[in-house]
Amino acid sequence: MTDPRHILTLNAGSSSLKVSLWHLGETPDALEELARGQIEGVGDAPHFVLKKPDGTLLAENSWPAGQGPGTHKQALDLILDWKRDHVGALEIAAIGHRVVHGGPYITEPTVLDDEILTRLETYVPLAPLHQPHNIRGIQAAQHAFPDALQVACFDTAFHRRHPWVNDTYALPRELYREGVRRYGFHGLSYEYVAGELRHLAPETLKGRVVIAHLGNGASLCAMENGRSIDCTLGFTALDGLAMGTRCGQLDPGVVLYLIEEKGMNAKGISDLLYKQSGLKGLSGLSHDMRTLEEVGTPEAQGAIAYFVNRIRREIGAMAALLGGLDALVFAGGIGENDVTLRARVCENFEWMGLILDPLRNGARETCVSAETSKVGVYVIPTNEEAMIAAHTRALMT
Ligand SMILES: Nc1ncnc2c1ncn2[C@@H]1O[C@H](COP(=O)(O)OP(=O)(O)O)[C@@H](O)[C@H]1O
Ligand SMILES: CC(=O)OP(=O)(O)O
Ligand SMILES: [Mg+2]
Repeated sequence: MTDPRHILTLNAGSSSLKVSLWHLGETPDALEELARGQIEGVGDAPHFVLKKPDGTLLAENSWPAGQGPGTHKQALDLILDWKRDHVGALEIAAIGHRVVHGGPYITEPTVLDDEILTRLETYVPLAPLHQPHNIRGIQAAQHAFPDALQVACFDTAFHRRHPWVNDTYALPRELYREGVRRYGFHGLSYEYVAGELRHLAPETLKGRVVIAHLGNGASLCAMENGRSIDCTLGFTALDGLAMGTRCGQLDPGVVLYLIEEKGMNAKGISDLLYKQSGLKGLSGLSHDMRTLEEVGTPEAQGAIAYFVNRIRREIGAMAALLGGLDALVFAGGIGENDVTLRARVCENFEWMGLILDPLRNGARETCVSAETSKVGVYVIPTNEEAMIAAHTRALMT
């Protein structure tokens, strides 16, 4: 007899809610994905899509600006209404949540209770674009499923064993003790991709690997023997690479200038650095890589050039930290799909033994490095949802 229980995963972003539904099989690692989807534009002009794993469309709906689900709770209700009307009652035994910030001490997925939730609230200022929405998603799920196990899976957890030199800033030690540290993010994505690389090239994963998670948020992770030792994102998800709307690495003197000379306050600076910068700020047009590539204006080209340049620079820095490089892996919406961008990132790295095969790259193969390349270059689609479901399942038993 099959187990009737299911796991729901939620990944609540600033204006989106991503969900996936999994069926629990008989063995502990048997998880079958039934559907995944998202509502984008929550509170603006929402768009809802739900698909089967094979891509078959299950549901789609769009609303004009100001209509449709206006909050994460309404977005979850809408998905649950769809499920009730089309699938009937399913027992949801557990809900796994992506939570971006777990602070200094949480190193593993954790069953949520009031105390943990209160602690997660204190990290809101460290991840203003994500944490409030993650918490709202948890509250909506607790309301909808009061009897289900609620599990938080953290973006920071995978990075929590960084050596101290990669975990600190050169600030007075009290600040480190208070929690001003280089946390790193996208940990669920890195954990998933590392697991896939273990299947593809087990020996390589034991070596020196850089994974590039290039989506709306973007970062690099340096891994040694399967463990993260550094990440370009730091105390908040602003550091490192330029992102869709986030600035990436910035001289803190710029912030002082904005305060002292431009009279900006914290809210204005937060809005500037989180929402008006990155690809959007540099192009003056869009945060979306596809749009920038399509329009090709000098500003759009400049934004892409900055994005590429920063990735290359950080790959060099991470290779130096690792003492060389055995593999570079691309993941995320841009990393997985953008053939040209991958080629630009890999240009002129022959000195490091990294040579891309343009045909393999264009054909979207999993291994895209040349036969002669000493560094393996891979494209591995990430799957944060699968990681959340697996962690949630593990905590159920
Ligand atoms: N075919 C493509 N070519 C270039 N960029 C793409 C392509 N498909 C998606 N992207 C880009 O991927 C980014 C979104 O990545 P994704 O990982 O889905 O982000 P997130 O999960 O952080 O919302 C957008 O900038 C989008 O333009
Ligand atoms: C932490 C982070 O940047 O996440 P995302 O890429 O989902 O915005
Ligand atoms: Mg993402």
